[in-house]
Amino acid sequence: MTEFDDEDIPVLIEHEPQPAELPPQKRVPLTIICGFLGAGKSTLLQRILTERHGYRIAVIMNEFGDTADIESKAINVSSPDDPQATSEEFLELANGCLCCSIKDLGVAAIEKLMQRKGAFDHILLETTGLADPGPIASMFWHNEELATGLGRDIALDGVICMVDAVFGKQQMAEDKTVDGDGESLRQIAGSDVILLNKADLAPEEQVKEVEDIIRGVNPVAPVYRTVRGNIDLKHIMGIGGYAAAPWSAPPTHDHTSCEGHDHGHEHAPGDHKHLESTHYEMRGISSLQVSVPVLSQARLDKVDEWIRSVLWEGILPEHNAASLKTNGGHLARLEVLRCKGLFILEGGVQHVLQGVRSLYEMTPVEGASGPIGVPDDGKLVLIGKGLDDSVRKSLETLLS
Ligand SMILES: Nc1nc2c(ncn2[C@@H]2O[C@H](COP(=O)(O)OP(=O)(O)OP(=O)(O)O)[C@@H](O)[C@H]2O)c(=O)[nH]1
Repeated sequence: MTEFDDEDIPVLIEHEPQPAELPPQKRVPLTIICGFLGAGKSTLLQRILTERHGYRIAVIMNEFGDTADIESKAINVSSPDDPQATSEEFLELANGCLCCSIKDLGVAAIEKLMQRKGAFDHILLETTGLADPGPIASMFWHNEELATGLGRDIALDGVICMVDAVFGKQQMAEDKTVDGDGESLRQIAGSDVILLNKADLAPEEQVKEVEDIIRGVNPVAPVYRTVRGNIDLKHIMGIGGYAAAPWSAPPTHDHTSCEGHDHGHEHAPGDHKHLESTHYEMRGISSLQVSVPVLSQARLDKVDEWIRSVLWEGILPEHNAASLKTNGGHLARLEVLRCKGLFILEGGVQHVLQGVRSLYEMTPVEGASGPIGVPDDGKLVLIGKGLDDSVRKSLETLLS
């Protein structure tokens, strides 16, 4: 990828036919880009809007407050021929991308975009610097309203979070919004890929420290170190973060950035014992990973029941209404922000779990036993609040 100056202005030209980089599909994949304030989201988007990468991407910038003017200048969404053009105008850029700027994400804007379906391969949606991506991800992932309208045309591909390598740790420590745990951690928790940007500005130990915090909060998202958002788009688009495909988590973190560094923490496959669980906590947000042995259908039904109780009621199944009462209602409620799982049934059938907040789906995977065969055991990863030792013990009892 080539460098560009901040002053570079995307040139508006006739759209050129682009090579079909993405396989034809009914729905246009949508990627949500969230991130810490000033982490480099606009820089990444400007890169995408100006470089020749072969994808035709529709970029929606969802700005807020007083920064709107600065943002639109920086990203230059107004046409030189028509400086008065409203920010809801979609502009076709030299590299085949479309761009639009809207202050508040409106259904109308997405609908306008969908009218141009066929003119682009992918939608990138930028959220505000402090937006929790969970609600918007749920909206695009599974929404009855959308399913009869926009949802027909859009499929959520993934959530990308940009973290500032220089100020990331400080931002996480100081961010006390939303009952104390902070939106920045929720952003990390709810993302499928993390870009640790401004890696050029921080010493190695500092970058490593932020990276370790990120991996603790979200052990399943790959972390790529980037400079000025320089990332191969295949790592952030077409990732199938919500797909019901065989899921190979926890990943081995072989995450080589565009700069050629490998910062992975390797975990050899099979180096975990059954029911091994790992737990990490940062200011209330934590992750819990458990290996799941081969299950009978009846046991999978129990797991499903357990998930429903945790995701929908916010309590462990054993902490039913009666026990809550005897505890004076003091049991901490669970809040799962994201969960993923792979369950292997006796006979080899696999089920994939995907969940965002209270929405989840458990999907049998067809033809999952490919050339590499059926994995020895499954996995369950939960990211959220209140995932303490009692949750781990409850899972271990359920699964052993
Ligand atoms: N040195 C260096 N500077 C960067 C990098 N990425 C972005 N910047 C600069 O950091 C500043 C903030 O970047 P933006 O892209 O505006 O960040 P943002 O996340 O869009 O900011 P908000 O929308 O305000 O949250 C700009 O001056 C960028 O040029 C990087 O990797 N290295």
